[in-house]
Parts: sequence; C-alpha cells; structure tokens
Amino acid sequence: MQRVLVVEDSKVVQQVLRHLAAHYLDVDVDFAWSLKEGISLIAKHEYTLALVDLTLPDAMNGEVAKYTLSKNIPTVVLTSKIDEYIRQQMLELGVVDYVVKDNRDSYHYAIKLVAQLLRNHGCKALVADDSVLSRTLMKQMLEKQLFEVSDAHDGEQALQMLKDDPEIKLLLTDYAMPTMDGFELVKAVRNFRGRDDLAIIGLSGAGKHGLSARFIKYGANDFLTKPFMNEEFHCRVMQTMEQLALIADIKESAYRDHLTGLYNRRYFYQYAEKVLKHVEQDNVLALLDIDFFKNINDQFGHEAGDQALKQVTSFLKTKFDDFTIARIGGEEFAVVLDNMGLEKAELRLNTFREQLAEHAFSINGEPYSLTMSIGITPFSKVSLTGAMRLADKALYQAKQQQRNCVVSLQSN
Ligand SMILES: Nc1nc2c(ncn2[C@@H]2O[C@H](COP(=O)(O)OP(=O)(O)OP(=O)(O)O)[C@@H](O)[C@H]2O)c(=O)[nH]1
Repeated sequence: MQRVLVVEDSKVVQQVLRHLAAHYLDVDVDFAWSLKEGISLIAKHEYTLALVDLTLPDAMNGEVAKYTLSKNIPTVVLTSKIDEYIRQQMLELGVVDYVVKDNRDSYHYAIKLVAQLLRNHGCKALVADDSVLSRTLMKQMLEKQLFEVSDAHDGEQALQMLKDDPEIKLLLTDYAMPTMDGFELVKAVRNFRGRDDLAIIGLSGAGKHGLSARFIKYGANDFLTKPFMNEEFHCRVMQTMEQLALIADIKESAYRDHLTGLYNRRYFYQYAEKVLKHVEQDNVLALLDIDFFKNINDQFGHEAGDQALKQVTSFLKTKFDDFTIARIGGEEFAVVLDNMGLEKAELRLNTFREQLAEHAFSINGEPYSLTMSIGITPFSKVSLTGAMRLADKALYQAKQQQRNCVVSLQSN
C-alpha cells in the first residue's frame, strides 16, 4: 500500500493540502508540522513519497528534504521563493520536483503532481537512445519520477522490447539511432500499441527543424529538444502520463454502469467475445434476474429500488469476486464463470441463490428479502449470441417455473 508524508508548518496551507489530498489521493496520507514530527512518523511507517515545506521553524535550511531523501523517500518540495541558488540546491539534493507557493493553484498542482507520481510508481518506461550518456541521464530522471525503467541502444532493440512487454506505458525515443531511427520506431510501435495505451515522447538535438511535427504526425504524444532543462523534462513526462491516465479514466467510465459501478452491457459483450476467442477451457454464462423487482419500485419508490440494486450488487460481488460481473439490464446481471464446468457452476449458483434468499436486505431501514431467477449455459463452443440466447431461454424457463431457481440449458 502506498503512503504519503506531508510536512508543512502553516495551518492554512496544511488545511488546504488535507482537503485536496482527501479529494485526489486514494492512499494513506500523514501530516506533520515539523521536522521532529516528520522524523518520528518516518520511524513508524514506510513512505512512497514525501511532500515537504523547504523551510520549517525547526529546519530553516531544507533539512527536512535532506532527511527524507537520506531515507530514500522520493521528495517533492514546497518553497515560498525560488532563485537560481535555491533551484540548484534542490536539484543537487535530488528532489523529484519543486512547487513554488506563489498562488492558490500551487497547492492544487502539488497534490496533482503527487497523484501522478503515485500512478508512475512501478509503471514501466523505456528509453531508446544510442548515446550511453543521454540514456543513463534520462533513465535516472525517470527513476526519480518513480518509473521502473529499462533502456535500448537502438530502435530495433526497443521495438522488440515493446513487443515482449505490453506493460511498458511510456517510451522516450531519440531520433537519430542506428538500425532503426526514432520515426521508424514510432511508426512500427503504433501498429500494435495505440495512443491510449502507450505514451511516446520523441527527442532530438537542437537545430533539427520540423522533427517535432514529424514525430507527432507519426504518433508521438510530445517532443523534447536536447539539451532540456530538468524541469521541462519533468513537466512533459508528467503531462503526457496525465493524459494517458485521463483517457484510461474515460474508457473505464464508458464501460461502467453509473448506478452500481459494475461493468455495463457494452463492456460485457466485448469481454465475453474475448473470452470466447482466447480461452479453450469450459466457461459458463449465467444470467441472474431479481424476481418481482417492480414491486419494490411500486411499493417504496424508484429511489428505494436503486438502493436495492446497489445492495444486490454488493452481495453479488462478495460471492463472485473472482469473476466478471456486469449489469446488463435494469434488474438483470450477467456473470461469466470461466474455467468452470456446468455442473460445478450450477452448484455454486444454487448455493448463491439460497444465500441471497436468506439474506436480510434493507429498504428504508426495514428488512426485506429478495430472490433471483438464474439461467445458465456453457459457452466455450458456441458463439456469444448463441450463448446469450440459450441463457436467456433458461432464465425465461426459471421465471416460468417457480422463480428463485437455476435452470441450465445446453446446445445440442
Ligand atoms: N429503481 C430502478 N428500477 C429499475 C431500474 N431499471 C429498471 N427498473 C425497473 O425494474 C422493473 C422490472 O420490472 P419487470 O420487467 O416487470 O420485472 P419484475 O418485476 O422483476 O418481474 P419478474 O422479472 O418477472 O420476476 C421495472 O419496474 C423497471 O422500471 C433502475 O435502474 N432503478
């Protein structure tokens, strides 16, 4: 679990940071007022990252940053003033970045920077450059931003590494390289890794006009001219990774059902097609539908119906957390039980059905019981449309029988 330490002596600033951290950071955050308090927290916990004020009443000369860095905690510094001397001092210390506290947005920027660094943590990056010096420098800079970095000495090697490791999320590539230059590399990589999946930043020496535009046309997200300032490198990488994260968020929300947070019908169809294509083993498709759900809406109102749907979702999640669950209709859910034969799946779903019927749900604070009818079918050998048709037919039969039962159907 990631953990962040914030050391800030101003009451107002700490309050603002607490508020922003609660909103943007999904990790444990500890706050300290002084170097002394910071030291005692560091003795107790392991920190992924520290955000510290450069001057504190008991540490006027950046001692807090020196201390966190000496404990190998990547550190972002907050400073109320900046000049070339302070800047150099901080770069020499090895801080990840500094944020000047000169306007209201500074704190917002600082916390968003921490959020991005936490996302970088363990994320894989690749540097492709034929110059050892340049490669080593960029590797170090990326490592400071918490990436897990590997490097390649030319385009061909980089391409192979990207083919072998789909977990690489950032590529920094020089233009001039033997065997395959930066343009060829970007073009080749974009054939199998989209902009939403891999961020690319192109690099080249100064004075090569037009390279930036060509890099971007071939599919790079951004461009840097060498030599670059530490801060420029840092900002470009951060911004590019932030865009990648935003796209991932948009994609994720397009695949989620707003009310329950489960996957939606669109995701379910794409996922199920993938399972069909790639998995040889037995899979079972189950369609689960709440019985007489309309009664809840009619009796207690739509809001209460929504609450019931959320409660059923939580119940489903506790019982099928190893499997993909989707809400594919109003009160209809689908579960793919992959790697499970029909008999075992039927047993498991029957147990679930009994447990659900005995569970005390709550509507407007009053206990309420629910049941579900379930239709299941194996679907390794039939098409998804065929499987959906069969599972739907089985569910219909379950509704026609006594409800609160599992019906299984197989294709001939
Ligand atoms: N509150 C709420 N109700 C929904 C939502 N989506 C669908 N419904 C309601 O779910 C009810 C489904 O009713 P029916 O199709 O008659 O099914 P049922 O009452 O569960 O009866 P059986 O399925 O035959 O057991 C309708 O009243 C819909 O308005 C939703 O997101 N929230």
